[in-house]
Amino acid sequence: MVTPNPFKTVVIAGVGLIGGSVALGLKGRFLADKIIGYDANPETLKLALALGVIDEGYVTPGDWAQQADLIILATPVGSLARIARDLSSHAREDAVFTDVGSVKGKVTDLLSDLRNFVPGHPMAGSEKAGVTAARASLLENAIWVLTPTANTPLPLLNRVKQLVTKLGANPVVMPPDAHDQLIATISHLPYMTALALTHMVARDERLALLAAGGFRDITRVASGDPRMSRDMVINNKEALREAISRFRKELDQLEEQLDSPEMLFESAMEGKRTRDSLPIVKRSLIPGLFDLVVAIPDKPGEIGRIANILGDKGINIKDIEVLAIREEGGALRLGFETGELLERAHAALNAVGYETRPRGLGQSSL
Ligand SMILES: NC(=O)C1=CN([C@@H]2O[C@H](COP(=O)(O)OP(=O)(O)OC[C@H]3O[C@@H](n4cnc5c(N)ncnc54)[C@H](O)[C@@H]3O)[C@@H](O)[C@H]2O)C=CC1
Ligand SMILES: O=C(O)C(=O)Cc1ccc(O)cc1
Repeated sequence: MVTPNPFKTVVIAGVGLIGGSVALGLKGRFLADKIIGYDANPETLKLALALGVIDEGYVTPGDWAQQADLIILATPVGSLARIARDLSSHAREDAVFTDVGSVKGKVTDLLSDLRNFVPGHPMAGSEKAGVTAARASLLENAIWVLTPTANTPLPLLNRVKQLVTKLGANPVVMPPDAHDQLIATISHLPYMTALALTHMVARDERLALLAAGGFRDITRVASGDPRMSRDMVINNKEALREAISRFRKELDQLEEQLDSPEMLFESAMEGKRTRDSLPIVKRSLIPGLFDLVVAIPDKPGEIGRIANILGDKGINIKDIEVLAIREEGGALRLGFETGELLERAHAALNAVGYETRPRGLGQSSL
């Protein structure tokens, strides 16, 4: 079934890693007609414009926000509520707000009276920061938690859910406090553990010399932006303290098991079973850095026609994916092995009237 574009003009407040990735996802899948960036840093906006992540950029709130059908708040956790207020005083009554903050209780409480607010948190990210690290594929197949409150209108929750699905992610709905408790264990505690381990290394330089893959794997998140990470954990203090206390008990138990090889073996088996069964998040099918998204009319034979046009020019398609369907048709993602093939495909399809966009503007789709 063909479903309409959920929102036409989207404002991204905070055009960094996550805001930029959402913007690229919206553009790449033709899910918005216009993306406006709002960011305190003018250099970021310049970069985002140059990279084609946004179509317009502003450093201060203003009447430009009247255009917004959807406002996605993607600044550090501590500033989300204030920015929502600043923008809502300029936005239309019917503008929908959502956010991507890593902690949900506080922002949900602070904005309990904000009309049309659907709080959210994509469970995808990296230790990198800033718009230059943004990529649409970051969100693909990621869990995207939505934490509505009693004040969130159900039809709006459904619209945001639909958008999340069209971005290639999987919406999961839960109450804000349940989110914060779970996130304390699965995200904030690992961050604190990574800090503790790296501090131990900092205190003895011989340890850094010996640090191998395992240490790097388990401490990767310590490389995240310190301010962003600090904000994330201090805004979830209560749940995090509780998770740290359960973690201490687990460590104490493991310490005791050092004298009980059988029990420690059982613990090791349980650890392996759990780790091996964690779901793997699949991103783009190939590490093809050279993706082209093509808008296609919803008519039989279109995919074949495109394949023939490229085939006639000797351009090999390495990967093909049907992306979200929009009102007047759909979109195809084509993967090519080289940038030169991508350029040729782009020219060949444009020449016969197809609207095409290199995805991520030449950036890696992985
Ligand atoms: N980094 C990650 O892996 C994940 C982060 N998040 C959440 O996403 C949000 C953004 O994080 P990132 O994209 O990683 O950060 P980032 O540092 O890459 O981007 C943040 C952007 O917000 C702008 N900004 C900061 N303060 C501002 C203000 N007062 N007014 C306007 N613009 C402002 C910055 O200039 C920057 O461009 C945070 O709330 C974070 O908790 C959610 C999921 C994963
Ligand atoms: O780097 C990773 O793998 C992460 O897990 C990053 C991350 C950081 C903050 C979030 O709220 C969600 C994910």
